[in-house]
Amino acid sequence: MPVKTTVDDTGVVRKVVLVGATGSACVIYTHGATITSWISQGKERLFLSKQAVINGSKAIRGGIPVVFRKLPQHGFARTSTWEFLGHKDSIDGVHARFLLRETKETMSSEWPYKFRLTLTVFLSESSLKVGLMVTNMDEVNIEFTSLLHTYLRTTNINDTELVGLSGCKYVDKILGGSDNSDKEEPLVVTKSEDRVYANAPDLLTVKVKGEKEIITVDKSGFKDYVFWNPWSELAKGMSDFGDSEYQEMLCVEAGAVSAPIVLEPGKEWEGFTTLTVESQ
Ligand SMILES: O=P(O)(O)OC[C@H]1O[C@H](O)[C@H](O)[C@@H](O)[C@@H]1O
Repeated sequence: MPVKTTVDDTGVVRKVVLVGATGSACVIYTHGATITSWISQGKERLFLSKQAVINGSKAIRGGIPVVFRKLPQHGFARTSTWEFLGHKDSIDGVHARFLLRETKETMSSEWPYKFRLTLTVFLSESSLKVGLMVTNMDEVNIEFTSLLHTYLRTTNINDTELVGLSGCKYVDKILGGSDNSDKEEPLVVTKSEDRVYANAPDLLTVKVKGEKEIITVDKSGFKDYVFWNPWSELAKGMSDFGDSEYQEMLCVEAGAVSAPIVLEPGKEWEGFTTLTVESQ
């Protein structure tokens, strides 16, 4: 499978494009190791804002940014330059790996630990599997929270249903309170939503009325899901997000946020999210 890289004039890889044999493709920027595009069955499946800033000055609005360490908001991984470690072909698809280690800046921050983050992107005909491995390279325990902040594209949010969270408890970050639970099945967004589902079921499905294909979202390692759509009011306050783009996206984010992960020296932790296009 071909892999194309774009290198800047200092020799640093800035962009990696994975191209699958059946027309599937995926674009990853080393800025944040952010996956900005995933084409499967001839259609773009990830949302990327038309106003996203991709010059390295801020986190990319859309795709799959890597959230690591929640403070400050969403942490340094999504704004750091990751190293492209290379790719490997297999019968089913292609893997690419990216690495981030501590820097002088992180060592002098409020999170001064030695670590390795390895992001693995596996593209196959109908799936995109993303894995984040955290290795504690320090001599003390490290604690972190993390999310694969997945922006899924939809043609129309009003016709979009998220199935799989019925009866699950969530913390509503807008209204507060931890005792909310989904009654309706499926979940349809009609206002600004920012929900944390702790210990959520792994397998969710996104359906758009009238469309033959569905997207399944699966996770392992990560215990939680965060569900987010800014809706119209919040959208207006975001400089890197169009006023009406909330109609074209929903974030379904596999994460470890309800309780931080504690990792002993020398140990590894890994979490995955897998997106798959299926016919219904
Ligand atoms: O604007 P950002 O830092 O990218 O965050 C965008 C959103 O991400 C998550 O889903 C959080 O739950 C939200 O509270 C936050 O507003």
